[in-house]
Amino acid sequence: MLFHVRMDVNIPATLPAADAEAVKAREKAYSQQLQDSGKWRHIWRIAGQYANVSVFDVDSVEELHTLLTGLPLFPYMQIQVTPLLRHPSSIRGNDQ
Ligand SMILES: O=C(O)C[C@H]1C=CC(=O)O1
Repeated sequence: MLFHVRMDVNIPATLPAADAEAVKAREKAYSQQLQDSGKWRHIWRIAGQYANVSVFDVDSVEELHTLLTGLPLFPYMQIQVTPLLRHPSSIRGNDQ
């Protein structure tokens, strides 16, 4: 199951810089591990914003929920999820 996920990050200015750097480092490692596994298929920075658009490939909505709520930056994010399915006009065989 494919999901388009938009993540907007807002780390409060009151969080000490060292703590912010530590949570970002944990986030990067978590994200790269999920990308390696194939669960986090794409990630793109939205130009000019501390936000990304991503595509997740998971077995269930429950799995997506578990992965997203496990993000180290989850407490500082707004997340929008959109389910995706193959477009009937797509010429790409691997769009599923
Ligand atoms: O930078 C972001 O967009 C937030 C988050 C998502 C992956 C990651 O490493 O950080």
